[in-house]
Amino acid sequence: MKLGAGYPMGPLELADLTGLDTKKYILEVMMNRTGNTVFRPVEVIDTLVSQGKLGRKTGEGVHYGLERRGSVMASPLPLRRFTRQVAGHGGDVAGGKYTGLLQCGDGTILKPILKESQKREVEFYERIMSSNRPDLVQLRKFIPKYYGVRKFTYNGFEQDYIMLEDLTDGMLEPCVMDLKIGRITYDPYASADKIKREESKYTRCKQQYGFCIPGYQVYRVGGARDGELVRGGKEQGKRLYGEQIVTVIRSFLNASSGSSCRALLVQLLAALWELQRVISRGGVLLRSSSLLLLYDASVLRSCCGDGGVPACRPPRLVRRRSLPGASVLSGHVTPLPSLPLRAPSSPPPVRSPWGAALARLEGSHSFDNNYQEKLSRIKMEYRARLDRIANRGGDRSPAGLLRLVDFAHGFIHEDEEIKVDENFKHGLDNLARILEALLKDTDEFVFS
Ligand SMILES: Nc1ncnc2c1ncn2[C@@H]1O[C@H](COP(=O)(O)OP(=O)(O)OP(=O)(O)O)[C@@H](O)[C@H]1O
Ligand SMILES: O=P(O)(O)O[C@@H]1[C@@H](O)[C@H](OP(=O)(O)O)[C@@H](OP(=O)(O)O)[C@H](O)[C@H]1OP(=O)(O)O
Repeated sequence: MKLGAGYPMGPLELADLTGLDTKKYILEVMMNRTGNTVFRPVEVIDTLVSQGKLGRKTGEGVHYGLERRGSVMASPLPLRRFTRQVAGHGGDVAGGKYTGLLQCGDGTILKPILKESQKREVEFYERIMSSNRPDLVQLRKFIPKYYGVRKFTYNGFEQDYIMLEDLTDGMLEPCVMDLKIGRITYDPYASADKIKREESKYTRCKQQYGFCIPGYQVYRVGGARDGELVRGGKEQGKRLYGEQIVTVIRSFLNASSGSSCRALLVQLLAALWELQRVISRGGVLLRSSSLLLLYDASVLRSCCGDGGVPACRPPRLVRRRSLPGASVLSGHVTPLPSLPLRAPSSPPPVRSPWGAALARLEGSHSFDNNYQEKLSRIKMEYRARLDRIANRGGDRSPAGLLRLVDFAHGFIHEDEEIKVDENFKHGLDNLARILEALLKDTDEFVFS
């Protein structure tokens, strides 16, 4: 049996799959078959099932089980409620139907298609994933991998689901914040009633910041509550405004009683600046979409949680009297030559979160626009140099992730009518300002 012609990787003996990363391989097939034929991979999987190489059982909350590596699993994986969901539709409705996200156990999640507007969400994913348009290709980096629409039965209810990469996969203590971006959270086709409902919630917060926080969860790092899971839902989110928003973001970053982790902030900011740049090019209209901030508290703990010197901060600097002409930089490490104004052109020999972040920022005009003080760039470069000198690599730095989800009100402009989504951009700009201020708060650790 061969995979059909038209698969980009060419015909392949199914027996060959045994030596491959089957999850990746089969899901790539699914990706390549999205477009208008998202269900076609089922034929391939059906063949695997009939050969006994893959478990499949519909009607009992189970699905095709794909093993992470090696051979295809013979037993099905059970579907479960996705307990890491922090916002959005959820819970049981009359008759026991569950409306929240499900988790497959193979690194994917299922989002139920519950209402008409989600057909638009499917269209959005299909187009983003298949387009060659440069702006959409750029945007794709910020969107979970999409594996098509599939029918599953859970708790006796058959339902279409959008199958997506689980962004928390592999995280031991996933910290997730859902920020719904935009002052306006209804689309241009909304009814008067819908507009009224949307305008009546998160009102102050949306006016003040251009975003709101419908949900988050964080595992505490350090202190007496180390390891505790703290969650905030939409009822709390609807009451938040003003400084409370910054407080909640600080708390989410595990920075309530001190400074945030610099490496985590730099990673989140570098991604956010890039997203700002992508959105500033126009191309899409995103209403009521969410920006997810994610990181793993267990990794943060190994960086900042042991009570010692956090790995994201430099070794204690030896303070010397200021050098003539260098009054801004109050502390200096003796062996350092004068600092370059640009990031080094060759990649640093030692992996460093700072080096990586700076490399991504090369050529980013929004970096300068958003973080006016050139001094900050110098400080970051200085820190990157220290990372290399001290041989303190980025391996322990918490991998901050930033992704966009929820496109029930997402639109892709045709080439000729591209315009910037000011509503969305405004929310991103304000979030960037908050994170930049938190980053500045950590500067004292670099130059103390
Ligand atoms: N790909 C993903 N990986 C991990 N978690 C996700 C993913 N997509 C969504 N989530 C989780 O599910 C939540 C809700 O997602 P989403 O906004 O898509 O659902 P929704 O029901 O359409 O929301 P709303 O009620 O605001 O329309 C997010 O806040 C996040 O916690
Ligand atoms: O009712 P709708 O039109 O499906 O819109 C829902 C909305 O009801 C829900 O509000 P609520 O549960 O807080 O009252 C929104 O949740 P948020 O609290 O996160 O704003 C949903 O986002 C709305 O869905 P949609 O984004 O598709 O309009």
